[in-house]
Amino acid sequence: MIDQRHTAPLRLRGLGMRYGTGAWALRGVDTTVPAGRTLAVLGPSGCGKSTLLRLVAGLETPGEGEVLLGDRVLSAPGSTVSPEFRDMGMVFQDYALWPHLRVRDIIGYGLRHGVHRTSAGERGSRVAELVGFLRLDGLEDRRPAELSGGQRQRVAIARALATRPRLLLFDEPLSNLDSQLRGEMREELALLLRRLGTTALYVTHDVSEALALADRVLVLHEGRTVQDASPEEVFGRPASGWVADLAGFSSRIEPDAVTVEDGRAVATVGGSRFVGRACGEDVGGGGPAAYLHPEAVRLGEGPGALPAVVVSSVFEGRHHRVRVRVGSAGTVLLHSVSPHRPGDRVGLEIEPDGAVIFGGTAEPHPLGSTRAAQNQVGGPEERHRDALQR
Ligand SMILES: Nc1ncnc2c1ncn2[C@@H]1O[C@H](COP(=O)(O)OP(=O)(O)OP(=O)(O)O)[C@@H](O)[C@H]1O
Repeated sequence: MIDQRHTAPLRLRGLGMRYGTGAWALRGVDTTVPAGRTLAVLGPSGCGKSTLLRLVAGLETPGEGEVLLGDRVLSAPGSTVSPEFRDMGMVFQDYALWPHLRVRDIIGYGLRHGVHRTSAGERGSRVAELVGFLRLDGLEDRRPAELSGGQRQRVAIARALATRPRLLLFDEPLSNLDSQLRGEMREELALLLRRLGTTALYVTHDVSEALALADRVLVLHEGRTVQDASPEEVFGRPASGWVADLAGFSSRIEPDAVTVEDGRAVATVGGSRFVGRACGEDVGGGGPAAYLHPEAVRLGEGPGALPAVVVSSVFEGRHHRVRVRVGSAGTVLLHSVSPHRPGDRVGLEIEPDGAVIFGGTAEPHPLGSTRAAQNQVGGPEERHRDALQR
């Protein structure tokens, strides 16, 4: 492991901001990133991700709330520590590498100028250490134009690490790479973040990046937190249909009824039933609904298959993208190895636990305690709240 400075937890307390007198771009964000862990901030365009990052970076001043690194208040309304005094390193979407500088000078830039200035000897050994750590050997004398996209991003990361920051900020760092390289860099970054052990904030609109890289995921919708949970919880028990959709559960159907049996949700559609993960009530206010991931659904005639009719079938190379209608409950998207014709009658098989299901009434609890039954059906946030209240 390369030598990083002692890191610290990052805390956001009731953080909010508005641009001028406009609507709040971010409101009431509360979270803690434990020392050495990575928090992904996930959400679609305009949800407030960049605003949050800019507040943590000290590029904006909050309208309300605070940003703390360890016990140090970095930002509060009317008082902001300027970016160069925050002990942070930042990696940008467009790399932001100076085109006229060579790799070694880009990496060492923060050690040549400003508050982290060091001797030429120290700078040289730190740059050499980072060149080795980020596999940039042999490229030290190149300029950015002479590097591949992945190499440029590794130079940007090395530059961010040079001053041994206590906090790392990533602003959609992989979104300019093609999809294959993005996948490779995602794996590389996940390993890197674990080896570094530096507290990090990672902004992205890509759910697979957030799930792969982060210890915790903060999902933002219109400037507010909709879920702050582990990647497994966000995927396994999304807080709302909106989060389920964001997490790749691309089909939504409305069952005739949802019940909860032994902690699992059972949805009834027509005369058929299927089982999924019980997510409690949709915090976004949506009614009972089942969300399905295309990978968890296939065509087949096994017992319990839902009767469906093919709406469309499009060849996509590795598979056919097939959409089927399940009566009046809605349509479901799936991938099939063979083509189908619109109007074909088919059966739909759903993997056990392949659906996330909102709503539903708990079966009567044997002790007659609605509280106990609610604990079973509630999502993780609800159970956490209950545990705190007990
Ligand atoms: N300089 C600005 N002046 C006024 N409103 C702004 C400004 N910057 C952002 N906003 C607004 O604040 C809200 C949050 O924007 P923000 O840039 O934080 O979203 P984002 O999630 O980062 O989006 P993207 O993924 O497109 O970058 C949006 O409604 C946006 O229109």
